[in-house]
Amino acid sequence: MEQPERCRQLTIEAAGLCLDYSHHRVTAESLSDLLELAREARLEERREAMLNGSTINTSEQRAALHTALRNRSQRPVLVDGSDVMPAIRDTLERMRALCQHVHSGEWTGHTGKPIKHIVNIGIGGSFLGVKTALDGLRPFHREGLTAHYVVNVDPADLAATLKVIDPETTLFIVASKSFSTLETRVNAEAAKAWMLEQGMPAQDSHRHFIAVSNNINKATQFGIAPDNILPLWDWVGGRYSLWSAIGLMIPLMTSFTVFERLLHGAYSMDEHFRIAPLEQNMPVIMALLGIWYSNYFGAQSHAVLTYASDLEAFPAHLQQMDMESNGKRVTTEGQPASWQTGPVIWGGVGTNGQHAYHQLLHQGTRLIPVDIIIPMVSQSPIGEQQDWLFAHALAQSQALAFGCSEETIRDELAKEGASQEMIDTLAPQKTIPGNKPVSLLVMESLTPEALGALIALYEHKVFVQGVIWGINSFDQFGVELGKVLGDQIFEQLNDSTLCASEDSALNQWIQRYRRIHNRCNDNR
Ligand SMILES: O=P(O)(O)OC[C@H]1O[C@H](O)[C@H](O)[C@@H](O)[C@@H]1O
Repeated sequence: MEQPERCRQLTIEAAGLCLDYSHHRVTAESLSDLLELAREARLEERREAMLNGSTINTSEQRAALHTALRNRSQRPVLVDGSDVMPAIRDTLERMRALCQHVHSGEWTGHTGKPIKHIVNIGIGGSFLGVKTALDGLRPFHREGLTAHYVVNVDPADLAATLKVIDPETTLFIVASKSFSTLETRVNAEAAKAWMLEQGMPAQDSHRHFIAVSNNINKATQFGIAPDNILPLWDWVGGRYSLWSAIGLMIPLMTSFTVFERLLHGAYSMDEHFRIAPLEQNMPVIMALLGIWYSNYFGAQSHAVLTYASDLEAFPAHLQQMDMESNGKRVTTEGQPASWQTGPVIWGGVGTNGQHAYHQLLHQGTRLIPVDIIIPMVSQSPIGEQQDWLFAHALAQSQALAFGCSEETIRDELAKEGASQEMIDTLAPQKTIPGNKPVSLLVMESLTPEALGALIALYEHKVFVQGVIWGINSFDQFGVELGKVLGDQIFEQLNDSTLCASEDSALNQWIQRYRRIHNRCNDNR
């Protein structure tokens, strides 16, 4: 490929986002080979199967239809022959009405005061996407409402929230697709007990607790009023659920219009993914680049650097979206995958990372492909700060791609009058080799539309990689064993008559834990 043409050819614009992948180790030939790989994996057919509601999550016999949640067209989406769009629209209308009720002040707590605090109790997909989207929309937050999240079973998490909320003006959203996740169940029970202690009459709990779940029975058993339960469906994977009522915090904390704009942005990316030819398809190209480094260069991780403080939570959301989806060792046919699958996803916010882990990106021994995400116009402008931010994002991209040669460093040291011995010792240490793969993902500004498109872009990237690796990106059996063991060990911690484990290390820790707790109890 002609170098002057390179940038033009290796740039894709879609749904308000621009991907510049000209700083990658690819040629026209390698790209064409990668595209061939996608075609061999029947990507176009698989894409169609996902979008049209086929049972692509074969291990759990479900569709994976998060795209239907943001389908802004009139096209029906069929699951087992019936259109899911009416139920989606109905739930959106219920969300809209609920938001209106809260925003107008008609929804009051048990003492008649309007809602001021909203607490999302949820974990994993019932937390990360919501937090990412809501933080990304910080300039659109409403005055007078504060968002809180209770996630971890660590009592410190709930305790910190209970310290700052007011029981008379707090609305809890218990967000759990299954309504059986330990952390959420325990936190929701503790929050309810606290509200009762604080004076909420039991018959008024409907003024303070709502739920979003696929398990209406369990939510009802917990004591949530049926009118306060918003549904989601088994074909919405937890890590893809922010577009459903699981994302209720988003319109509550902003406005329903903002939420619709977010959905619209995601829909625009879905349409691009659906229609664009593979070689011009942003998620497809990002997926292929990831495969190139994982499977041909042995890269173990992938860094996502957001040059937007409002996107600070995005890498954590991507960790679940990508690693829970593609952290698989067996194919959909049950055969061991003899190739690397999902990479370790990590990242953080720029410029903060430049003063921390970027050293390893520039001079470490590992190859780490990088995505730099940056809006050009700040939603919260102050002085020249956005110019500095953008300059540094571009500077990192330049430094990663081109580095600084040993020859240049040697010349500089010689000019400074360093001895030959000093030059020989220092020059290699100061050299920045460059040739590090970096994508620039740029948007005009972090609007709700751009944010929706960005999140959907990565969802589709993960899907494409899963197809090419031949794995099921929509189950997560690997997380189950820890839950079962956690339940067993919990029982053992609390009941000394239970049989000891065959693992002496485990026995030791259980006994030590009991001893410490007995001592604490004696001292009380
Ligand atoms: O929404 P919930 O059913 O409470 O699930 C919350 C999370 O927990 C599970 O363990 C899964 O690993 C996640 O995919 C899920 O998002």
